[in-house]
Amino acid sequence: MTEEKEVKFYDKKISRRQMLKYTGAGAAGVALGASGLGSLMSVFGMAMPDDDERATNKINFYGAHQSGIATDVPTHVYFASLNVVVTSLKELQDLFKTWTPLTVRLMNGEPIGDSSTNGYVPAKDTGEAKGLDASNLTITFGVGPSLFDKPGLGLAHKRPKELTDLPHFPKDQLDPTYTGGDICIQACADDPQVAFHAVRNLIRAASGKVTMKWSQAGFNSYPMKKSKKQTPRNLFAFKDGTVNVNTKSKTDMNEVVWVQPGETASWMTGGTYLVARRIQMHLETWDRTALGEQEATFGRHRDTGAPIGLHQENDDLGLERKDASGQPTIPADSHARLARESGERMLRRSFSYSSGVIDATGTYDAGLLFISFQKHPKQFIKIQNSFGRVDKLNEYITHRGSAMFACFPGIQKGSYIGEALFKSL
Ligand SMILES: C=CC1=C(C)c2cc3[nH]c(cc4nc(cc5[nH]c(cc1n2)c(C)c5CCC(=O)O)C(CCC(=O)O)=C4C)c(C)c3C=C
Ligand SMILES: [Fe+2]
Repeated sequence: MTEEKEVKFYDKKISRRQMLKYTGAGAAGVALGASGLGSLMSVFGMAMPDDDERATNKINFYGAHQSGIATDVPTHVYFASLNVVVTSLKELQDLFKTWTPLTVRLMNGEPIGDSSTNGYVPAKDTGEAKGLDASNLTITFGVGPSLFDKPGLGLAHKRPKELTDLPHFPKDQLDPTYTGGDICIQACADDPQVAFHAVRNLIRAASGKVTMKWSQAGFNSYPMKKSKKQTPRNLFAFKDGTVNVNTKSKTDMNEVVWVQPGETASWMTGGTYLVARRIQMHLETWDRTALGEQEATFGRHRDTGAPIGLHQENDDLGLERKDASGQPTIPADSHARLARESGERMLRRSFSYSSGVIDATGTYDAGLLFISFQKHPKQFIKIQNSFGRVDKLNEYITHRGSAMFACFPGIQKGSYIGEALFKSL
């Protein structure tokens, strides 16, 4: 980096020369290079940590896209939907600025602040992740349609027109307790305590600026074969996630998930839309259902995950196949068939949940925290409409919660979460 080059620290542009003057780092400071910027930045009163390449089981925060979307799915999620109580745009912007360095530290597997031994004040970090590593923690931020209508923020004209509440779908029985929200934080990790700790500390740092609307913890288990993670099974015991977008394929991701320049509001370029549905799965009914019926429900075999009549999980569905009586081998009302016939694609990244008992019925409150990413909400809407009242799976599930969030593009060093939105104002 030359002395003339400017570095950006949030909104302020500070020349390298100016910075060295402030820090008195002189020649020693030059040797720090870009990766030493974080420690230099801290002299302005705000710690600006960098991704720590030495941390174990660590996923980087900085990049073209937010983590927790294309990154491998770990075993746990803690998903929180928040409402903001800020009354000015500046306060909202400051909230995301505050969250940025904290998120970097959490993803490095560090506490959010230096540990204090002062017995007279609460510790900076709540402490329950002490001794645990980064656990592949990812933290994804999104904003809901309701944020743009908050009085005093002046954001209404920045809401992308497709960022609206989802339409009512047949069979929806949404509970407002699990619906909507101004901001979401999706924390995924291979340790449930690390995921929970991340959200807890971010919310704590936003005290007086946000309230919790709803949250949901979730899990996935991955059988291993020849040291390779296999498709996890959902609580109906079927392999779930067989046909999905290839997150390693740039072409696939650009086609299905990442908003491309000019496709919608400019601040969403490189971002994506997150749909969350809290779907109760009626385990008691399912467990009384014959295996053949269960397989007909999905159009796949339970054991192998292969399409009905075939043997390998990754065999093509073969929708044209007919049985001996001329009926489609993959039933017309099966879930996989209806999804495929919609002609739409999405990145599914769901987790099972189990949250005690539903009082009124004495049944499990368990199911799927369905999460999908798509460049336009119409992708979800089209697939869900294809299920409509026809999907055989409807007999066994009830959609109880719903939310949609616009997830910001990735964050570059020197920038902050959501900067693209605030810069566009
Ligand atoms: C609107 C999108 C979807 C919702 C909601 C949804 C709910 C849901 N799905 C399962 C279990 C399975 N889904 C499977 C396939 C599948 N599901 C969707 C979309 C939604 N699912 C798509 C796009 C697909 C892929 C279809 C294809 O092109 O082949 C499968 C089969 C295995 C697989 O491919 O993953 C299962 C099993 C549950 C239990 C559920 C709600 C609780
Ligand atoms: Fe599905």
